[in-house]
Amino acid sequence: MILRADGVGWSAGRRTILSDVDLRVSPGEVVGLIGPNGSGKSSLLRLLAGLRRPATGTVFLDGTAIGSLPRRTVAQSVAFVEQAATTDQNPTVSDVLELGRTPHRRSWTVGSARDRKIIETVARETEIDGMLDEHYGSLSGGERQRVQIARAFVQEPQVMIFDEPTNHLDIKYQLSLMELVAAHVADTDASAIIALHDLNLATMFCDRIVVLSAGRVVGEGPPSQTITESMIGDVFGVQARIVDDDGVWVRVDRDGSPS
Ligand SMILES: Nc1ncnc2c1ncn2[C@@H]1O[C@H](COP(=O)(O)OP(=O)(O)OP(=O)(O)O)[C@@H](O)[C@H]1O
Repeated sequence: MILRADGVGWSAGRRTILSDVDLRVSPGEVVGLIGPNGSGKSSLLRLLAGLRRPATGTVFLDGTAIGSLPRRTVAQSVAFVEQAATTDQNPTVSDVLELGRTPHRRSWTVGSARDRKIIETVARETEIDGMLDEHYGSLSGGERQRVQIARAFVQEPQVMIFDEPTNHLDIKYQLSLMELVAAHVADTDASAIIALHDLNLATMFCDRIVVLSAGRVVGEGPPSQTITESMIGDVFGVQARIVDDDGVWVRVDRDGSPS
């Protein structure tokens, strides 16, 4: 399934937040969305998930305008993990995963044997099978993020949208979470678009990078061609060094900021 934004713009009141954004995510791709705080990453992801309608342009799912599709149809194909998902209830981990199956169920049915099998398989894949009976509210931030990723996998989406999934996680959790997503994309031929602040993680795990600055796409391509010293200077206002050590690695010296 191809997710495509075509000339997408969005405003909050009189303020333009996104302008003329073109973007395409194809099966088997991990696309990193990078840009400074306030550049419009979360706003764009919400438009891509069909949660908001763009003021201009259109978001397409395999050529059909996402706004013309029933919410349930979109949810059968697109999973969205927002920043720090919270809940007023105190569900168990198992309950959270069950929610991932909702778009595939008729409203009056309970979980089928197939639903349970998918949940078991994903719980093993994401190594949360030991915490299924625990309450979500009692988990650490890293564990919760892992459960949210698992909930997205359980949805069996063709497109996964993640908004800064590695925020507040220690380096080991960050790496294992990105590895999980990359492996899932490789195994299922789904695609993922992920807003990330860590340029090294983006370089390591993304096939393609889209750079957003003040609501516009200002760069797009493979990490080695987009995450450059000049882009980091122009877009983030930081003087960084790219140390090419078996791939690309971004290093920012303490006296390197601002450029
Ligand atoms: N519903 C809204 N009403 C008014 N302004 C909004 C709304 N949603 C977003 N904005 C504004 O749009 C701008 C872009 O916000 P957005 O959260 O999309 O950026 P971001 O790149 O995800 O930022 P961060 O990296 O800090 O999460 C911000 O200035 C924000 O205040």
